[in-house]
Amino acid sequence: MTHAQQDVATRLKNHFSVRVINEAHYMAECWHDSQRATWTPDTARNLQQAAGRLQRYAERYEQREHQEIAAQVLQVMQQVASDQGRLTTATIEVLDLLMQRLCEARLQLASDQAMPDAEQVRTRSKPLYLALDDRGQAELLATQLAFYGMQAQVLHDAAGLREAFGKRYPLALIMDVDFVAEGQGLVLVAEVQSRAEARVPVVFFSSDRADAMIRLAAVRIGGEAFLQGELEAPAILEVIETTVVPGMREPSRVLVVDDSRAQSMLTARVLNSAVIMTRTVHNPTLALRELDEFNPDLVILDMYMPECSGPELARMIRQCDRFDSIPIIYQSAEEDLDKQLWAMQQGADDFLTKPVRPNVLIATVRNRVARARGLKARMVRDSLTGLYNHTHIQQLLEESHERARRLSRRLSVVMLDIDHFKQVNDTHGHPLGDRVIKSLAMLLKQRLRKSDMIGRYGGEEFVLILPDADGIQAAAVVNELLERFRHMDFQGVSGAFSCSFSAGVAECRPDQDQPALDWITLADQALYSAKSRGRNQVVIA
Ligand SMILES: Nc1nc2c(ncn2[C@@H]2O[C@H](COP(=O)(O)OP(=O)(O)OP(=O)(O)O)[C@@H](O)[C@H]2O)c(=O)[nH]1
Repeated sequence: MTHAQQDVATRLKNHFSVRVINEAHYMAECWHDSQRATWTPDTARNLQQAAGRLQRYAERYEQREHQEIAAQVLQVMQQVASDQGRLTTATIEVLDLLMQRLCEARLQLASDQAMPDAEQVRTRSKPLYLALDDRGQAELLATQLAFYGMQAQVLHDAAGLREAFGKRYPLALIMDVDFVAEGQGLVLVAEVQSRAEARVPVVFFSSDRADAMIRLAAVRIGGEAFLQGELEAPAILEVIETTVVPGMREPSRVLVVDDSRAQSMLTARVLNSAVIMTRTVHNPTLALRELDEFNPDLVILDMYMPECSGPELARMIRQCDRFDSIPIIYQSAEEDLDKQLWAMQQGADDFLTKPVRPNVLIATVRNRVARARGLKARMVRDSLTGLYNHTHIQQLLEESHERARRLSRRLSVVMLDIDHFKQVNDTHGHPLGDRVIKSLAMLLKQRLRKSDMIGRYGGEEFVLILPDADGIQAAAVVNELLERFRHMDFQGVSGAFSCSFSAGVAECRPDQDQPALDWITLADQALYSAKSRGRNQVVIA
């Protein structure tokens, strides 16, 4: 083969490899959709067929990682079939891990170079449709959202909207109430909803109109949320995460505390059939440990148990700050209303009287989990950047530290601080200072892995938690970020300017008996060294 022919062959191969990504998507979507419905033989068949197709494409286009993941999904599906088509917590867990791996799998191109990240991100999941009256603003938002790993498609007019819906349903639609003409956004959504098989999640927006009548009209045609004023990417992400599809990406986790094995098995079976993971504890005194280990979204308690009653356990759970917001539901044969009310007062949220119909149990759990996840997502985020806030990133470090210790994995912590930031504020004003902070936040989101955690620790100070990275690897990643950040231009009052940051890296040694937060202190000391050595650099502790 001549050079030119080889070149063409390589390009063709790269072009067709992208089909593997499309198949991967389809399979991940099948899985995520199943979490909102009940698991049926049809769902199982769809997933199996999708895995089969992915395996064939991946084999043909030599995408080994995708091929391996598809083969494993097929194996799990065989196990499900031999279990009379039933899902168990173990199969849900394995399938979910495989889907997560799939989202992170990189396409190996013929030139042996991985695809650029943005490309992976763009093809990762369903798009968000943006129908705003101000088209320039919509384009800008789409670019910003791409930084956060969300693909957004701008719709220009009614015909464009109909065409887009004809091709693909979106993750959600962000609709300006005055899209194209006054009040027309409401009319178009009503049309879309009347044609759609399932309700389309819609977030309405208005820069200046939000009176009760408009809000009422929006609610009547299925508006999930109403945004007002200036529309920014973090606000859109927050509303998607908290209201539209709360926790959609991960199966819910329920801890069942019941001394009766038969009852807890029945509860687990019902919940597993709705793609909800469960863990059962028969001895309530072990429940606190399981709460830490399993990290459930919700707890189901029996009321009468020998070692410790349900209400006593509810009180114990509520006395731990970290479990304060976990919904607790009793499931008991107790019919005396006074006793039920008393039990609820001990810190629980709901009471289901046995026998509980499976669809009632599933709906109750789903609603409570969705609400709790939504509230939690709001509580743990910093409003300016959408990153995790100070308290939550500390909590995440403690959890990651514990996981790294248990699994003997590496873990690094980074403290990062923008250099001479006071000068930026003083020279260019606070709003531009905010823009610099947000841009760095977006850069971090865009460049780091999905499994990495990013927090805004203080004003212009950030904390990164990098699992599976040693100090040297973490420093290399942060140096690359620094290089990119230095090259970002900001338009100031007297022309363009750029910024740098300093960072301190600490490789955690989870085997050493040291509190997790000590590693932040160590990273902070390294940051201090970086500042005193002249800033604009990364120092390893
Ligand atoms: N625009 C903006 N400024 C903030 C925010 N939070 C804190 N700041 C400002 O960030 C500046 C931080 O300044 P310093 O701690 O003195 O540090 P510095 O100027 O960055 O200097 P070095 O860290 O030593 O390089 C202060 O002026 C704060 O008012 C915020 O949310 N937005």
